[in-house]
Amino acid sequence: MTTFYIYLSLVNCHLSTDMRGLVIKNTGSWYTVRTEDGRDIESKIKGNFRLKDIRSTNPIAVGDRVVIDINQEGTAFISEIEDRKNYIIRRASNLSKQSHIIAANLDQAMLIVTVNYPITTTIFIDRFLATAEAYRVPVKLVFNKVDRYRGEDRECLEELIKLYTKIGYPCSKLCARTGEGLDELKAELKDKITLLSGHSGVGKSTIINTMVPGVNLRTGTISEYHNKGMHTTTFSEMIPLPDGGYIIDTPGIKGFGTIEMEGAEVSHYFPEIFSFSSECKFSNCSHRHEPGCAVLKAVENHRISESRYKSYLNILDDKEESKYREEY
Ligand SMILES: Nc1nc2c(ncn2[C@@H]2O[C@H](COP(=O)(O)OP(=O)(O)OP(=O)(O)O)[C@@H](O)[C@H]2O)c(=O)[nH]1
Ligand SMILES: [Zn+2]
Repeated sequence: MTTFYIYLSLVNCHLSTDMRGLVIKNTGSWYTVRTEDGRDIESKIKGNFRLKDIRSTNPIAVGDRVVIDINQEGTAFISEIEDRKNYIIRRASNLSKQSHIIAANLDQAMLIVTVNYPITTTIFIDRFLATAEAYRVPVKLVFNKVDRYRGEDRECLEELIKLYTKIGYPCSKLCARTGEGLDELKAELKDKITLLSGHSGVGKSTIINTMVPGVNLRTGTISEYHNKGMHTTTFSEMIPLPDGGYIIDTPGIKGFGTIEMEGAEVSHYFPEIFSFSSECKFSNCSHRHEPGCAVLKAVENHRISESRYKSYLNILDDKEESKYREEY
């Protein structure tokens, strides 16, 4: 019997183990991989790991599903990466062709909106939605601080919910302060990878801190060793939710990165505009001034909302002046 045990442990010493896992933290050169059996393994990339088609400063991002070889010390090498269903990027700089992958394999994005305190404009919402469409990430709108609204603010809230629900974006109300609506939100986050976005001050930290007791947001739990010489923008992590699923927390990044959109493409990312555009007289209609434009007609007839049309023009104008550089 004793001989048998010795033999087994010898075998264990000399074999590395292959494991599947999910990258939940990226600190530059190290990645934390959560394995299927629930362990967090510090991992590195083996050799020159290049991905086709993407000129990226980081070949692997949080949300990537990978295969790792665990070695005797308990760390690992990443040997394989699964194809991504989507990913969001940020350009290293305005002029740079190099981009940084913020996260991969998102199941959804949640935009936290406050109609006031602070104001979230429809242009901001629509740019976020259009970018999400381009990335093929489903979006939900969560209207927070509902306890604060009376009169005009309240009406505005109800109007926005009506508008976006009709277009097809699910909307919900939340009061993160009292916890009203939090159970519904929790249910929507369960077992999913979710990017949480929104202006500074809309209540993202409040939401995360309430849902994940003990989480130490944005204070950086990374060790000195991993942190050495690292530029902060290369760091991102997913926060595991107690009931399953992850929230992507990207310090310093308010939402999506920039995305390249061709002028003619912009209408594709406004579902209701796109659906009317098939009836335009000209196939290359910009929906600005052309005769026989079905989109313009729908705006006149209030079948497309003016605010949505304005946002569409706003993105288009930026495109034409090639300054669509802001990040969402
Ligand atoms: N009245 C009210 N206040 C809220 C609610 N949710 C959050 N707040 C308050 O709004 C302020 C900003 O909330 P944070 O959670 O720090 O906002 P944030 O989105 O994380 O902001 P950044 O960290 O700057 O990105 C805090 O004073 C919160 O207490 C709410 O539902 N109702
Ligand atoms: Zn048109």
